[in-house]
Amino acid sequence: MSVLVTGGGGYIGSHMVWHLTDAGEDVVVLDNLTTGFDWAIAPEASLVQGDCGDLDLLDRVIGENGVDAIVHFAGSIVVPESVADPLGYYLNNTVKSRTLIEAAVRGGVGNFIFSSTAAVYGTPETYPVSEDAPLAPESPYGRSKLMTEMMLADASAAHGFTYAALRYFNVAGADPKGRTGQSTRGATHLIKVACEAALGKRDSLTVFGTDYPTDDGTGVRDYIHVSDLVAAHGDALRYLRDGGANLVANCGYGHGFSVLEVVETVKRVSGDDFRVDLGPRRPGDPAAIVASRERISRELGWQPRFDDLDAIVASALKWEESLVRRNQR
Ligand SMILES: NC(=O)c1ccc[n+]([C@@H]2O[C@H](COP(=O)([O-])OP(=O)(O)OC[C@H]3O[C@@H](n4cnc5c(N)ncnc54)[C@H](O)[C@@H]3O)[C@@H](O)[C@H]2O)c1
Ligand SMILES: O=c1ccn([C@@H]2O[C@H](COP(=O)(O)OP(=O)(O)O[C@H]3O[C@H](CO)[C@@H](O)[C@H](O)[C@H]3O)[C@@H](O)[C@H]2O)c(=O)[nH]1
Repeated sequence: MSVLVTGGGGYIGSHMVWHLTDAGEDVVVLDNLTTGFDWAIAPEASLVQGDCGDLDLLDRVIGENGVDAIVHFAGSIVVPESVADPLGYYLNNTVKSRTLIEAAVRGGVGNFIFSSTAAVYGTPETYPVSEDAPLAPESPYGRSKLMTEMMLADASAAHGFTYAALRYFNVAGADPKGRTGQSTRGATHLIKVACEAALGKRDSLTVFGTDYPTDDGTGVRDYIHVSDLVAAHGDALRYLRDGGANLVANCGYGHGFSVLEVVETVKRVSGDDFRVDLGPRRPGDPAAIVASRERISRELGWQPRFDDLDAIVASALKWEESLVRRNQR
């Protein structure tokens, strides 16, 4: 019995691989290393460098490793990039997920966990947003993920495997033991960008939009620590293996922070007063989105351990410092 983690060399996937190997699971990673890194993968896991769209490779990896569960992180993740390159996003996120689902069905893999996103809701009408809210993605990225959720529902009904589609809100922070973190080159995520600015890796940070209908006019997001997120996947894996029914669940804390609040926190925790420019809105960005976590707590018994923006930022900064040292070597 082993777990196939696609995208296990990436930011969230590398934390998941550590979480699984810490729990004594056999893990095989499939990653094409476009944005991920082989060095980020826990040494106990094995890496197959390849693409999720390669059905022959998937058949082989699933067969040879006795895979009973797939955790599917591989994909393209930048909302504005998806607006500029929608077909690239539909290919990497939707078409290749279809191939992976086909391989799972052919290989008799019974359990499937999928990285979905809060972006499937667009700008919700109510806060916090529950899983039953209208699905109205505002970007090709969000639509590419929603289509995969739909394929999973249809394929599960036809072929009998079970799945959990976990809709992540904004993932941030790093492994508290310092073993991995967000290493993405040219990252666009707010907390990562702010940490890079605080450490002098960037000259400044630009706030994208100051005229949103929020308290201070900047975008509001629900930032979840990556360790709590991967723990939710561990809970979901146990739940599916124990015979739980298909589950679609939000992964967030249930409260949000504005861009300016995040910037202030990074400045305070780092002690660096980096330059901040005010700019126009970024294409595809909703104004505010905050999770209801009622369902995931009820169904999986999920209990967050790092629900604290200062702690998230501190761990992200610590990882960023280790990247600076790594690049200096
Ligand atoms: N970071 C967030 O805030 C966030 C929020 C919601 C959902 N997600 C989802 O979580 C997942 C992981 O995101 P991340 O932040 O770790 O991104 P990431 O870019 O660090 O990781 C993605 C990994 O997938 C690999 N990959 C990409 N396309 C592939 C392909 N076709 N075949 C094989 N490997 C491939 C990359 O090399 C990388 O290692 C994504 O599916 C993303 O949509 C992320
Ligand atoms: O330099 C920056 C970067 C971001 N922002 C703002 O900060 C907020 C958060 O942006 P970002 O960190 O880029 O995340 P999102 O665009 O919200 O998207 C993330 O969170 C989604 C779930 O909510 C995931 O699906 C996506 O994969 C992931 O990139 C938004 O209001 C942005 O406009 C800035 O103002 N300046």
